[in-house]
Amino acid sequence: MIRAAIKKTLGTFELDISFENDGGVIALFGPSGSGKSATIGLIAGLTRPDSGAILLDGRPLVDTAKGVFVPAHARRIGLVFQDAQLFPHLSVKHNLLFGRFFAPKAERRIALEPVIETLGIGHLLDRRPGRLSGGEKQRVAIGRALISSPRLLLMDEPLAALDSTRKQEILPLIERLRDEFRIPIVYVSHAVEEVARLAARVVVLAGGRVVAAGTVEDVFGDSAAQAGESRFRRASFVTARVAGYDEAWGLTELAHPAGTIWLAGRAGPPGRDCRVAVRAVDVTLATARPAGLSVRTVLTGTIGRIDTDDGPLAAVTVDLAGHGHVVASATRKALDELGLAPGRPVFALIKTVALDEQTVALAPR
Ligand SMILES: Nc1ncnc2c1ncn2[C@@H]1O[C@H](COP(=O)(O)OP(=O)(O)OP(=O)(O)O)[C@@H](O)[C@H]1O
Repeated sequence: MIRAAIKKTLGTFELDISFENDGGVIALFGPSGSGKSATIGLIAGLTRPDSGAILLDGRPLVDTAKGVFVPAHARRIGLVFQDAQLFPHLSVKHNLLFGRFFAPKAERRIALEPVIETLGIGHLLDRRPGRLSGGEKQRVAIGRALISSPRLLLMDEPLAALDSTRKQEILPLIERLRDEFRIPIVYVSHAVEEVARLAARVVVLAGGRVVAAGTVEDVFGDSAAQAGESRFRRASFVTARVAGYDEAWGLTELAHPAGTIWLAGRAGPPGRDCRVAVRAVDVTLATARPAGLSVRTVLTGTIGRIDTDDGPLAAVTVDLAGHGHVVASATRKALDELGLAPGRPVFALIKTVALDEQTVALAPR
């Protein structure tokens, strides 16, 4: 459990934020310069707040009112940055063991072997960092942080320097840290898809303030949270339960109160909740249930809000029947002609080809 309410002035920038999380992964999301790394530095103890407190499991890491400041090395917090920051003169094995140095013997919950096995770095142990690829370095950095048996892991854009293939390799490893090692994680990113895949809760920062906070579904279901994103990158996330897999057609059926969602390929075991990323440009709106269309996924809902600017396009947030939201991109002209406005019932159509295994992740439990 982390709870933070802090203020810090850095030059002309003023950070003034508060958030809390019960466990699992909480994401700090926001544009460049919004204060994400500054927040990480305060939690890690690399900087001191001007005022406020940060509590981890009820104990203060810092509390300016009580004069408490636990130094960084005594906080038992693991750090993983964009660049792995390994010690160049130490082998992989000794880089890993360096992490253990920080864990008092009685608190060494995490052993070397399972970490090496989980991260798939057994064959690298004798190498020095200079002879590792970017993805391999990052695995070792994650391993080093894990082996310190941290009470909390801070990950600041850990995948930002990697290509998309490496990202896809490392994302499941971070999911395993979350699910198997059960380490609470504060995860900084401005990649919507990473945040959606890993985090249960999101805090959106802008200009040093919290502008939105809540579940991934709620925060990204509100088109305002992605106001800076191009229309091609906007996405919303729908949580639905795997109902079955159609072997004959190779499709997964996901059950949601608003309707059945079809996805190409396999999503997960029946009964498990999945989170599906739906790009706003792949959603079509209709005022009547369509007939004679190839689209298989038809979800019922009500228009929650419409965001427009001076341009020709609008972002429409549809509140789905049951729970969750889906955001659709549409032209202002179409909305006008169809008379679509907040409060109107609507059908959200999603092409099955827009959804496949790449767009779905098992929802954090
Ligand atoms: N030591 C400092 N002195 C003065 N200004 C600082 C200092 N550290 C950070 N800032 C400023 O604080 C603001 C927030 O920076 P921060 O690194 O937290 O942003 P960020 O959200 O992590 O951005 P990015 O995604 O680009 O890493 C920026 O305007 C930055 O220039």
